[in-house]
Amino acid sequence: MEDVLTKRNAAVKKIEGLIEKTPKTGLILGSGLGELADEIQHPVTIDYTDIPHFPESTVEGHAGKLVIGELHGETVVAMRGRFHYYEGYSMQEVTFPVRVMKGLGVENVIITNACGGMNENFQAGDLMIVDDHLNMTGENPLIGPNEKELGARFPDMSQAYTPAFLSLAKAKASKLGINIQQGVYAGITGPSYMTPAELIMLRKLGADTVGMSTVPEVIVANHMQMNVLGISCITDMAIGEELEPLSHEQVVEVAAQTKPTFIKLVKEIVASLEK
Ligand SMILES: O=P(O)(O)O[C@@H]1C[C@H](O)[C@@H](CO)O1
Ligand SMILES: Nc1nc2[nH]cnc2c(=O)[nH]1
Repeated sequence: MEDVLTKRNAAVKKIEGLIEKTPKTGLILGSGLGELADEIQHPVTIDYTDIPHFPESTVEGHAGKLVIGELHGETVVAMRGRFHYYEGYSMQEVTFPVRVMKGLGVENVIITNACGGMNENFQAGDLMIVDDHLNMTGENPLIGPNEKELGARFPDMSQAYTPAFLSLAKAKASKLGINIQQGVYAGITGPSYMTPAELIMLRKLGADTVGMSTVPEVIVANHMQMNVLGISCITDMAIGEELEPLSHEQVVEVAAQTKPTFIKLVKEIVASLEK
Protein backbone atom coordinates (compact mmCIF):
# COMPACT_ATOMS: atom_id res chain seq x y z
CA MET A 1 0.00 0.00 0.00
CA GLU A 2 1.67 3.23 -1.20
CA ASP A 3 1.99 5.89 1.50
CA VAL A 4 0.35 9.29 1.09
CA LEU A 5 3.65 11.03 0.37
CA THR A 6 4.41 8.72 -2.58
CA LYS A 7 0.89 9.17 -3.98
CA ARG A 8 1.09 12.94 -3.45
CA ASN A 9 4.44 13.17 -5.22
CA ALA A 10 3.04 11.26 -8.21
CA ALA A 11 0.10 13.66 -8.48
CA VAL A 12 2.33 16.73 -8.02
CA LYS A 13 4.76 15.48 -10.69
CA LYS A 14 1.93 15.05 -13.21
CA ILE A 15 0.48 18.53 -12.51
CA GLU A 16 3.87 20.29 -12.49
CA GLY A 17 4.51 18.79 -15.92
CA LEU A 18 1.49 20.67 -17.23
CA ILE A 19 1.99 24.13 -15.69
CA GLU A 20 4.57 26.92 -15.84
CA LYS A 21 4.14 28.83 -12.55
CA THR A 22 3.46 27.07 -9.24
CA PRO A 23 0.53 28.40 -7.14
CA LYS A 24 0.83 29.85 -3.65
CA THR A 25 -2.92 29.92 -2.98
CA GLY A 26 -5.39 27.05 -3.26
CA LEU A 27 -9.16 27.34 -3.59
CA ILE A 28 -11.59 24.54 -2.74
CA LEU A 29 -14.93 25.50 -4.29
CA GLY A 30 -18.11 24.17 -2.72
CA SER A 31 -21.51 23.35 -4.20
CA GLY A 32 -22.67 26.01 -6.64
CA LEU A 33 -19.46 28.03 -6.14
CA GLY A 34 -17.36 26.39 -8.87
CA GLU A 35 -17.83 29.24 -11.33
CA LEU A 36 -15.22 31.27 -9.51
CA ALA A 37 -12.79 29.10 -11.47
CA ASP A 38 -14.05 30.82 -14.65
CA GLU A 39 -12.38 34.00 -13.38
CA ILE A 40 -8.95 32.35 -13.55
CA GLN A 41 -6.91 33.76 -16.43
CA HIS A 42 -4.72 31.66 -18.78
CA PRO A 43 -6.13 28.53 -17.11
CA VAL A 44 -4.62 25.08 -17.33
CA THR A 45 -7.53 22.70 -16.67
CA ILE A 46 -6.84 19.13 -15.63
CA ASP A 47 -9.61 16.56 -15.18
CA TYR A 48 -9.41 14.81 -11.84
CA THR A 49 -9.41 11.53 -13.80
CA ASP A 50 -6.02 12.55 -15.25
CA ILE A 51 -4.40 13.12 -11.85
CA PRO A 52 -2.88 10.03 -10.19
CA HIS A 53 -4.77 8.94 -7.05
CA PHE A 54 -7.39 11.74 -7.34
CA PRO A 55 -10.94 10.49 -6.71
CA GLU A 56 -13.75 11.57 -9.07
CA SER A 57 -16.47 14.08 -8.17
CA THR A 58 -19.92 12.50 -8.14
CA VAL A 59 -22.06 15.33 -6.76
CA GLU A 60 -24.19 17.70 -8.87
CA GLY A 61 -22.63 21.16 -8.73
CA HIS A 62 -19.10 19.75 -8.58
CA ALA A 63 -17.35 19.63 -11.98
CA GLY A 64 -14.27 17.55 -11.17
CA LYS A 65 -11.51 19.72 -12.63
CA LEU A 66 -8.36 21.29 -11.26
CA VAL A 67 -7.81 24.79 -12.68
CA ILE A 68 -4.43 26.50 -12.37
CA GLY A 69 -3.88 30.06 -13.58
CA GLU A 70 -3.86 33.72 -12.61
CA LEU A 71 -6.36 35.47 -10.38
CA HIS A 72 -5.59 39.17 -9.95
CA GLY A 73 -2.14 38.36 -11.36
CA GLU A 74 -1.44 35.76 -8.68
CA THR A 75 -1.06 32.07 -9.51
CA VAL A 76 -3.78 29.97 -7.89
CA VAL A 77 -4.96 26.36 -8.05
CA ALA A 78 -8.71 25.85 -7.78
CA MET A 79 -10.62 22.64 -7.17
CA ARG A 80 -13.73 22.93 -9.31
CA GLY A 81 -15.58 20.27 -7.38
CA ARG A 82 -14.54 18.78 -4.07
CA PHE A 83 -14.93 15.36 -2.53
CA HIS A 84 -17.24 14.50 0.34
CA TYR A 85 -17.08 11.67 2.85
CA TYR A 86 -20.73 10.88 2.04
CA GLU A 87 -19.75 9.99 -1.54
CA GLY A 88 -18.11 6.92 -0.03
CA TYR A 89 -14.55 8.20 -0.21
CA SER A 90 -12.31 7.72 2.82
CA MET A 91 -11.32 10.79 4.80
CA GLN A 92 -7.82 10.33 3.33
CA GLU A 93 -9.23 10.41 -0.24
CA VAL A 94 -11.44 13.43 0.55
CA THR A 95 -8.40 15.38 1.78
CA PHE A 96 -5.82 14.13 -0.73
CA PRO A 97 -6.19 17.29 -2.90
CA VAL A 98 -5.07 19.42 0.06
CA ARG A 99 -1.93 17.23 0.31
CA VAL A 100 -1.35 17.80 -3.41
CA MET A 101 -1.85 21.58 -3.11
CA LYS A 102 0.82 21.69 -0.38
CA GLY A 103 3.09 19.58 -2.57
CA LEU A 104 2.66 22.13 -5.38
CA GLY A 105 3.87 24.85 -3.01
CA VAL A 106 0.51 26.20 -1.83
CA GLU A 107 0.73 27.84 1.61
CA ASN A 108 -2.68 29.55 1.75
CA VAL A 109 -5.90 27.59 1.22
CA ILE A 110 -9.36 29.13 0.92
CA ILE A 111 -11.95 26.46 1.66
CA THR A 112 -15.51 27.28 0.68
CA ASN A 113 -18.82 25.52 1.13
CA ALA A 114 -22.58 25.83 0.99
CA CYS A 115 -24.18 25.29 4.37
CA GLY A 116 -27.29 25.69 6.45
CA GLY A 117 -27.67 28.70 8.75
CA MET A 118 -28.62 28.05 12.40
CA ASN A 119 -27.82 31.45 13.86
CA GLU A 120 -31.08 33.39 13.78
CA ASN A 121 -29.20 36.59 12.85
CA PHE A 122 -28.24 34.93 9.55
CA GLN A 123 -30.32 34.60 6.40
CA ALA A 124 -30.14 32.53 3.24
CA GLY A 125 -27.75 34.15 0.78
CA ASP A 126 -25.39 35.43 3.49
CA LEU A 127 -21.66 34.74 3.32
CA MET A 128 -19.93 33.70 6.55
CA ILE A 129 -16.25 33.72 7.45
CA VAL A 130 -15.62 30.53 9.42
CA ASP A 131 -13.79 31.27 12.69
CA ASP A 132 -13.92 27.74 14.10
CA HIS A 133 -15.55 24.35 13.55
CA LEU A 134 -17.13 21.44 15.35
CA ASN A 135 -16.06 18.09 13.92
CA MET A 136 -19.32 16.18 14.26
CA THR A 137 -18.33 13.47 11.77
CA GLY A 138 -16.96 11.05 14.35
CA GLU A 139 -14.05 10.64 11.97
CA ASN A 140 -10.61 12.18 11.48
CA PRO A 141 -8.49 12.22 8.28
CA LEU A 142 -5.32 11.85 10.36
CA ILE A 143 -6.26 8.47 11.85
CA GLY A 144 -3.67 5.86 10.85
CA PRO A 145 0.10 5.97 10.52
CA ASN A 146 1.49 9.53 10.64
CA GLU A 147 4.02 10.46 7.94
CA LYS A 148 6.18 12.94 9.80
CA GLU A 149 7.33 14.57 6.55
CA LEU A 150 3.72 15.74 6.21
CA GLY A 151 3.10 16.89 9.77
CA ALA A 152 2.94 16.18 13.49
CA ARG A 153 1.21 13.17 15.00
CA PHE A 154 -0.92 15.43 17.19
CA PRO A 155 -1.39 18.74 15.31
CA ASP A 156 -2.39 21.85 17.21
CA MET A 157 -5.82 23.24 16.25
CA SER A 158 -5.89 26.32 18.49
CA GLN A 159 -5.93 28.61 15.42
CA ALA A 160 -7.26 26.25 12.77
CA TYR A 161 -8.71 29.22 10.87
CA THR A 162 -5.83 31.67 10.48
CA PRO A 163 -6.70 34.79 12.55
CA ALA A 164 -4.91 37.15 10.16
CA PHE A 165 -7.05 35.79 7.30
CA LEU A 166 -10.21 36.31 9.36
CA SER A 167 -9.28 39.98 9.81
CA LEU A 168 -8.27 40.33 6.15
CA ALA A 169 -11.53 38.80 4.90
CA LYS A 170 -13.61 41.06 7.14
CA ALA A 171 -11.64 44.13 6.08
CA LYS A 172 -12.07 43.28 2.39
CA ALA A 173 -15.80 42.59 2.87
CA SER A 174 -16.18 45.96 4.56
CA LYS A 175 -14.21 47.70 1.78
CA LEU A 176 -16.50 46.10 -0.80
CA GLY A 177 -19.63 46.93 1.18
CA ILE A 178 -20.42 43.23 1.64
CA ASN A 179 -22.29 42.41 4.84
CA ILE A 180 -20.39 39.34 6.07
CA GLN A 181 -21.23 37.01 8.95
CA GLN A 182 -18.72 35.19 11.15
CA GLY A 183 -19.20 31.97 13.06
CA VAL A 184 -18.72 28.29 13.78
CA TYR A 185 -19.31 25.59 11.15
CA ALA A 186 -20.51 22.18 12.32
CA GLY A 187 -19.27 19.49 9.95
CA ILE A 188 -21.46 16.40 9.62
CA THR A 189 -21.00 13.42 7.32
CA GLY A 190 -24.34 13.70 5.47
CA PRO A 191 -25.72 12.81 2.99
CA SER A 192 -29.00 13.14 4.87
CA TYR A 193 -29.74 16.62 6.14
CA MET A 194 -30.19 17.05 9.90
CA THR A 195 -33.46 16.44 11.73
CA PRO A 196 -35.01 19.27 13.78
CA ALA A 197 -33.71 17.73 17.03
CA GLU A 198 -30.20 17.35 15.60
CA LEU A 199 -30.16 20.99 14.44
CA ILE A 200 -31.28 22.16 17.89
CA MET A 201 -28.52 20.02 19.42
CA LEU A 202 -25.86 21.51 17.12
CA ARG A 203 -27.03 25.04 17.90
CA LYS A 204 -26.86 24.29 21.62
CA LEU A 205 -23.32 23.03 21.08
CA GLY A 206 -22.37 26.44 19.65
CA ALA A 207 -22.64 25.94 15.91
CA ASP A 208 -23.82 28.80 13.70
CA THR A 209 -23.93 26.75 10.47
CA VAL A 210 -24.00 23.12 9.40
CA GLY A 211 -22.56 21.40 6.32
CA MET A 212 -21.11 18.19 4.96
CA SER A 213 -17.56 19.17 4.02
CA THR A 214 -14.72 21.55 4.98
CA VAL A 215 -13.79 20.08 8.40
CA PRO A 216 -11.64 17.21 7.03
CA GLU A 217 -9.79 19.56 4.66
CA VAL A 218 -9.14 22.08 7.45
CA ILE A 219 -7.72 19.37 9.72
CA VAL A 220 -5.32 18.20 7.00
CA ALA A 221 -4.36 21.77 6.07
CA ASN A 222 -3.46 22.38 9.73
CA HIS A 223 -1.54 19.09 9.83
CA MET A 224 0.71 20.58 7.14
CA GLN A 225 0.76 24.04 8.80
CA MET A 226 -1.00 25.76 5.89
CA ASN A 227 -2.84 29.05 6.39
CA VAL A 228 -6.61 28.54 6.21
CA LEU A 229 -9.53 30.79 5.35
CA GLY A 230 -13.03 29.30 5.44
CA ILE A 231 -15.90 30.97 3.61
CA SER A 232 -19.44 29.59 3.78
CA CYS A 233 -22.42 30.46 1.65
CA ILE A 234 -25.56 30.07 3.71
CA THR A 235 -28.06 28.48 1.35
CA ASP A 236 -30.97 27.94 3.70
CA MET A 237 -32.04 28.46 7.27
CA ALA A 238 -31.76 25.27 9.32
CA ILE A 239 -33.80 26.20 12.38
CA GLY A 240 -35.04 23.06 14.11
CA GLU A 241 -38.18 24.65 15.48
CA GLU A 242 -39.39 25.75 12.02
CA LEU A 243 -37.61 23.45 9.61
CA GLU A 244 -38.69 23.52 5.96
CA PRO A 245 -37.97 20.64 3.54
CA LEU A 246 -34.63 21.09 1.72
CA SER A 247 -33.13 19.75 -1.52
CA HIS A 248 -29.61 19.82 -2.93
CA GLU A 249 -31.01 21.65 -5.95
CA GLN A 250 -32.08 24.50 -3.65
CA VAL A 251 -28.59 24.51 -2.10
CA VAL A 252 -26.87 24.76 -5.48
CA GLU A 253 -29.34 27.38 -6.69
CA VAL A 254 -28.92 29.72 -3.71
CA ALA A 255 -25.14 29.25 -3.71
CA ALA A 256 -25.09 30.20 -7.40
CA GLN A 257 -27.17 33.33 -6.65
CA THR A 258 -24.45 34.55 -4.26
CA LYS A 259 -21.86 34.05 -7.00
CA PRO A 260 -21.20 37.72 -7.92
CA THR A 261 -20.64 38.74 -4.29
CA PHE A 262 -18.71 35.57 -3.48
CA ILE A 263 -16.41 35.99 -6.49
CA LYS A 264 -15.81 39.69 -5.81
CA LEU A 265 -14.85 38.95 -2.19
CA VAL A 266 -12.59 35.97 -2.91
CA LYS A 267 -10.77 37.79 -5.75
CA GLU A 268 -10.14 40.78 -3.47
CA ILE A 269 -8.83 38.51 -0.72
CA VAL A 270 -6.57 36.50 -3.07
CA ALA A 271 -5.01 39.71 -4.35
CA SER A 272 -3.95 40.53 -0.77
CA LEU A 273 -2.80 37.04 0.27
CA GLU A 274 0.06 36.57 -2.13
CA LYS A 275 3.08 38.74 -1.37
O1 LIG B 1 -19.26 20.96 -0.98
P1 LIG B 1 -20.31 21.63 -0.17
O2 LIG B 1 -20.15 21.44 1.31
O3 LIG B 1 -20.52 23.08 -0.52
O4 LIG B 1 -21.68 20.89 -0.57
C1 LIG B 1 -22.92 21.18 0.06
C2 LIG B 1 -22.98 20.42 1.32
C3 LIG B 1 -23.35 19.04 0.83
O5 LIG B 1 -22.24 18.42 0.30
C4 LIG B 1 -24.33 19.32 -0.20
C5 LIG B 1 -25.68 19.32 0.42
O6 LIG B 1 -26.62 19.86 -0.43
O7 LIG B 1 -23.96 20.61 -0.71
N1 LIG C 1 -29.50 22.59 6.21
C1 LIG C 1 -28.42 22.34 5.50
N2 LIG C 1 -28.17 23.11 4.46
C2 LIG C 1 -27.09 22.84 3.73
N3 LIG C 1 -26.62 23.47 2.63
C3 LIG C 1 -25.50 22.80 2.26
N4 LIG C 1 -25.22 21.79 3.09
C4 LIG C 1 -26.20 21.79 4.02
C5 LIG C 1 -26.49 20.98 5.14
O1 LIG C 1 -25.75 20.03 5.47
N5 LIG C 1 -27.60 21.30 5.84
